[in-house]
Order: sequence, then structure tokens, then C-alpha cells
Amino acid sequence: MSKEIYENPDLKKERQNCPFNKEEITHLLDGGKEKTIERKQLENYILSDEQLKDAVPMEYLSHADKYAEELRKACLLMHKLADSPAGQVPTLRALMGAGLGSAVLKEGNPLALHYVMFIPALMGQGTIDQQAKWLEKAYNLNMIGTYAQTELGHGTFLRGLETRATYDPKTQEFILESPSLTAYKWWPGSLGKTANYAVVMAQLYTKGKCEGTHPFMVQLRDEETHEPLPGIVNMWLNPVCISSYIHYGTYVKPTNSKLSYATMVFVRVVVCQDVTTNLRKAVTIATRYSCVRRQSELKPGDREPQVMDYQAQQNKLLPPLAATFAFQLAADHLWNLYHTANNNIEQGDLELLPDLHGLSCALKALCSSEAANFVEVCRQSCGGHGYMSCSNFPRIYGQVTAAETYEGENTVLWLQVARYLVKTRKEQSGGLSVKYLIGEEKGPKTVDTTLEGIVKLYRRAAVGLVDVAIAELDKSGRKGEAPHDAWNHAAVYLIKAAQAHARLFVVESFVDSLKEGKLSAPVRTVLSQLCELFIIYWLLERSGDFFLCSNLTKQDLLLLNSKYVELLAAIRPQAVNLVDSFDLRDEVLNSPLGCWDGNVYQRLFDEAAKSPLNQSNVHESFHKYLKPLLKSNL
Ligand SMILES: CC/C=C\C/C=C\C/C=C\C/C=C\C/C=C\C/C=C\CC/C=C/C(=O)SCCNC(=O)CCNC(=O)[C@H](O)C(C)(C)COP(=O)(O)OP(=O)(O)OC[C@H]1O[C@@H](n2cnc3c(N)ncnc32)[C@H](O)[C@@H]1OP(=O)(O)O
Ligand SMILES: Cc1cc2nc3c(=O)[nH]c(=O)nc-3n(C[C@H](O)[C@H](O)[C@H](O)COP(=O)(O)OP(=O)(O)OC[C@H]3O[C@@H](n4cnc5c(N)ncnc54)[C@H](O)[C@@H]3O)c2cc1C
Repeated sequence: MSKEIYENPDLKKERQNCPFNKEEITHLLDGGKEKTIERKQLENYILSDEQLKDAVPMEYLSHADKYAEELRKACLLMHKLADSPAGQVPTLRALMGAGLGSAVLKEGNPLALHYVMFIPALMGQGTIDQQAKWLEKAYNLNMIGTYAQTELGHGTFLRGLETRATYDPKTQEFILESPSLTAYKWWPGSLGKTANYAVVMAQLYTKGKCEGTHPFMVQLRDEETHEPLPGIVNMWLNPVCISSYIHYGTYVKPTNSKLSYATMVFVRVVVCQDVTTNLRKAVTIATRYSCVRRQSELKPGDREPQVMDYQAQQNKLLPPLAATFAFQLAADHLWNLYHTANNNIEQGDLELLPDLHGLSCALKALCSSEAANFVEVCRQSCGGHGYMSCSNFPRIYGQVTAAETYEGENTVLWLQVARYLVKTRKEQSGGLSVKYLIGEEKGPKTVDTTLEGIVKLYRRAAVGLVDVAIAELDKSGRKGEAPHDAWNHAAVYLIKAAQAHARLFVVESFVDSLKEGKLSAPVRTVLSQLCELFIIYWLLERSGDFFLCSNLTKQDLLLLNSKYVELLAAIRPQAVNLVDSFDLRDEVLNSPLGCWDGNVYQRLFDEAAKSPLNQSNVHESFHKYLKPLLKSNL
């Protein structure tokens, strides 16, 4: 007899009479029906393999055992890669990130850097000959690489990196050395125990002159024994400069000194997608749990309500729910820009590089910081159970907050965006962003609170805050301050301007996607409600920016507040159906709070029972420590 599938009655009720086609949203997020089919096939292929399941929860293993277990599974995944139904790159993308990858490798993928940075560095900066020599070896996993740029003393300031690569024209070799403790490469993933090669960023010295940071291929460990090569600490290795700037002993300047930064741009682009996947997981867990959890008393004498029926809970969870769509659509736009810019760069056309740099910094900083804040709100919205390790919130939060630092610490990236905006605004030049800066809203600054009217407010804020920052810089200049001091003293304004520009890009992406998208009426309705909720939410959160740059009035704000709470109530009935549309399997959510069937309490209990401490009534430590204390009559 088929086993009755349990479904929490509240969740079951939430799912009744869904007014839109969930699969249509799933296909939208996957990039089409075929991509959804491919993703589900790959998930079944990977998640059905018993060897990829954890015998015990990872949190109960030692550090060394965690590493060994993750490496075992990562290597097994690579064996499965060759036969995967989705093909190499789509599978790699799925296995390296926060979705399918983290369902199997909960503590992280020891091989991630090999694919996320090492191979892209070779592809983006190696010469044809170098690619011919290394790429096949890398793709065939005959070598494992990482990207070693950050040092103990420097991560942000690349011009301050201390690792030196001195070219010896006699031997035609580069001598790599770490001249000080602070020069030690620190942080590169896989560098400690896994990688046997690295792309090492070092200051190139030739003929006594420093030519700046360049990438070098360095072998770290013996390919057979995996022992570190002799002198690995004070590297005197046979590195190869990954880029063809030394011709017959003479340094040839690259067409663009910024090309060595290209790998970081790629990762910043994919990070936007990855933090959005993590945010989708957190929102799904918190939303389903909030419809299962009944607590307190809303109407005196009534049954305890679902906590999702509190407006305060809707205010916590519906903006992050809307953000998952906003960030996904913006990340899709950025991904398309990346491909266009990259294809142009391969033809020698670097015109879009500043736009790509500006927007990738802006979106990476915005999506990672907003996702981190929203994930913490989701965690808090689940009360005590949200604090449990098994809820998966601690791991998701750790992953999204890491993204606020790696690939460019967010503040540094905001200042890079500001540098790009000030330059673009002053020169009235540049490409993509110029439409925001030059296409500024002319005419009266009256406010209309329609969707179009609100988008115009975002544009006024983006342009207006750049102008405020420029005015600050000019004021400092008139006082005789040096440009670097003026820049530092305007940092608060510059960062606000950068953030306003990033928000405008996300808002425009969301609105434009709904205009362009071929959506059914019910899907368009619910996504439009989410879009309007989100852009009003951000406006209310940042109302100071809008007061500064437009004729927004207190009356307008009160009207927008009313619209906001109306939208909370309108979207609330579809919250579970919307997160169901993400089509995130329980194994990917990896949380008893967010499971599809809502059987929360039994799953929490089962998880707790897995703890080694719950394998006996009295732990041995009682006899060693507690009993003597109890007897000691202190
Ligand atoms: C095989 C592939 C198959 C499939 C793909 C596989 C996987 C991908 C899919 C999924 C992956 C899923 C998830 C990924 C998730 C996580 C990633 C995994 C791991 C992360 C590991 C982390 C790695 C790292 O952290 S690496 C180290 C990163 N470090 C940094 O980012 C340093 C930040 N600092 C800087 O960038 C510099 O300080 C600086 C900002 C450049 C400033 O330095 P500097 O003072 O020299 O520069 P100026 O400010 O003077 O500007 C000079 C000039 O240059 C322009 N510029 C600066 N940066 C760039 C750039 N990056 N690109 C282009 N141009 C740049 C700047 O605008 C100035 O120009 P102008 O003079 O014209 O103004
Ligand atoms: C999980 C993780 C994985 C990583 N993986 C890798 C890897 O694989 N390979 C690799 O090479 N690196 C890696 N890193 C290192 C990472 O790239 C650096 O930590 C990051 O670039 C920040 O640099 P930093 O640590 O020097 O911070 P710092 O720049 O020292 O930041 C400290 C403070 O100084 C501020 N600051 C610095 N410069 C400025 C400025 N110009 N203006 C204003 N404020 C400033 C920052 O905003 C910050 O508040 C990883 C880091 C993490 C957390």
C-alpha cells in the first residue's frame, strides 16, 4: 500500500487554489523550460547517489575529518561530472555554488577555486600557447589549481602586494619570493592541502624596474607525492608568467593594465547569482516555517495564528522574497553584459570594461550586503529554532557574509563604483551607466507614486547623489585639499552615490524584465506586486536619499507607506506558492524548518537525536568533572 505522504495541513491549505502557474516562475528563474528539465535531471543524478550522502552530520566531525569527507565527495562528484546529463559547464556551475553543490558539500568544495578562479584566470589571461599547455591538463584534473593573490599583509591594495617575481634574463626564469612574513599568501582556497598549482599574483621586476602585479603559474607540490616542492616557503620556483609581457627579455606593456584584474570581474559576476541562491534558500525555509509555526494570540480567544499572519512577520519576509527576484533579474542582466564585454575584449575592444567593472562591483557589493542582512532577518523570524545549526541558517549566513569580503571588500568596491560614476558624470562619457547619469530626469521634480514615478525618483537619487559627492570634492578642492584627501573626506557621500546607482540598476532590471518578459497575466500580476513592494520598501528604507534629491514630501511618504502595507496583505496568501516556485529540493534547503511537507517538529527531533551527546543518557564527562564538583562542597 502506498505510504500516505504527510503534508502539514496549514501548508496544504496555503497551496490550495494557487492563482498562477508555479512552473512558469520556475522556468523563468531557470532560464527556460529546457533548463529546468536539465537541472532536475542533474539533481536526481547527483542526489540519488548514496555515496554522496553524509553518514553523520558534518557538524559532529573533526576539522580534519570534515576536510577528508568533503574531499572524498568532491572527487566523486568529479568522476560523475563526465557522465552528467547536463554536460560539463552547466554541471560545474551547479556543483560549485550554493545550490546543488552545497547540498552535497555542506562545508565547502575543496575543488571550487580550481573551477571558479584558476581555470578562468588561464582562460582570461593566458597566452594561446599557455592555454594549450595548461587548460586541457586543468580540465582533465591532471592538476588542481588555486588563485593566490591575497597575502597576510594585503588583500585589497593590489599595488601593495609584496610577493616579487624577478626576471633573470640570463636563465630566462622568474624568481618568486615572499620577502617578508606579511608577503605570505594567505586566504587562497585549496592552497593549504589540496592544490598543487596556483596562479600567483606578484610584482614583476625586470631590469630593476617594477612593472606592477602580474599573474604567474607556480607549481606548489610534487604531482606524485603531493609534497610541497623544495623551498616552497621562500619560493624559488620555476614559475611561468601567465601573460605574454616579456618578449626576449624586454617588458612589453599590456594593452590595458586592468586586464590582470579580469578574473576578479568574472567571480564578482557569478557571486551575485550565488548569494541570490542562498537568499532563496533562506526565504524558503523562513516562509514555510512561518506558515507551519503557530504562536501567541492575534484575536482574543482564537486559535494561535500562523506567525505569517502577523504584519510584522510579513514585513520581515516579503521584502527578501521580492529581493530574490530583483537580484536574479539584475544578475542575469550583468551576466549578459559580462559576455558582451568579454567577447569585445577578446577582439581587442575594451570600451565596455569600465562599465563592466563599475556594475560588477556595484552589484556584487549590493547583492552580498543585502542578502546578508535579509538572511539574518529570515533567521530571526524563525525564533529559537532558527538559531539551531540544523536550521541551515548559520551556514547560509556564513556563506553570504563571506561574499561581502572576498572578491573585493564591499567598501572598497563601493569606492570603485564611485570613482567610475564621478569620472563618467564629469566626462559625460562612458557606456551603460551613462544612460542613468546623462538621461537624468529633466523637468519639474514633482512626485507621482506610480511605478514609473517611483523609478524616476530612483534615477533622480542616483544622479543627484553623484552630484552631491562631486560638489563635496570640488568644495575640498577649492579649500586647497589634495585630490586624495578630498576623495577620502567625501567617502560617505561617494558610497551613498554608488549604492543609489546600484539600487537603480536593480530596480530598472526588475521593471524592464516585467515589461519585456512573456508572462501570463497571473504571473505578471504577482511579480508586479513583488516589484512594487520591493521598490517602495527600498525607498522607505532610504528615504533620506530621496528627500535630498527630489521634491518628495511627507504626504508622499505616508501614501507610499499605505501602499506598502496593502501590498504585504495582497502578497501574503501567495508566499508559500512563490517559494514553492523556486523548486528547491529538501536536500538543497537542508533544513527541517523548510522541508516541503512542513513536518517540522518531527524532523527537528530526529536531527537532535543524531547528536553524539544524545547517544547515551550520561556522558562520560559527568564522572570526570561534574561529579567531583558536586561532591566538593565548594
Ligand atoms: C571553468 C569554468 C566553468 C564554470 C564556472 C565555474 C564556476 C562558476 C559558477 C558558479 C560559482 C559559484 C559560486 C562562486 C562563489 C564564490 C566564489 C568562490 C570563491 C571566492 C574566493 C575568493 C577569492 C578572492 O577573494 S580573490 C582576491 C580578490 N581580491 C580583490 O578583489 C582585491 C580588491 N582590490 C582591488 O580590486 C584593488 O584594490 C582595486 C579596487 C583595483 C584598487 O586598486 P588600485 O588602487 O590599483 O586601483 P585604482 O583604484 O587606482 O584604479 C585603477 C584603475 O583600474 C580600474 N580597475 C580597478 N579594478 C578593476 C577591475 N577589476 N576591472 C577593470 N578595471 C579595474 C579602476 O577603475 C581604475 O581605472 P581608471 O584609472 O580608469 O579610473
Ligand atoms: C571566505 C574567503 C575566501 C577567500 N578566498 C580567497 C582566495 O581564494 N584567493 C585570494 O587571493 N584571496 C581570498 N580571500 C581574501 C579576500 O580577497 C580579501 O580578504 C579581501 O580582498 C579583503 O582584503 P583584506 O582582507 O586585505 O581587507 P582590508 O582591505 O585590509 O580591509 C580592512 C578594512 O579596511 C578598509 N579599507 C581597505 N582599503 C580601503 C580603501 N582604499 N578605502 C577605504 N577603506 C578601505 C576595508 O573597507 C575594511 O573595512 C578570501 C577571503 C575570504 C573571507
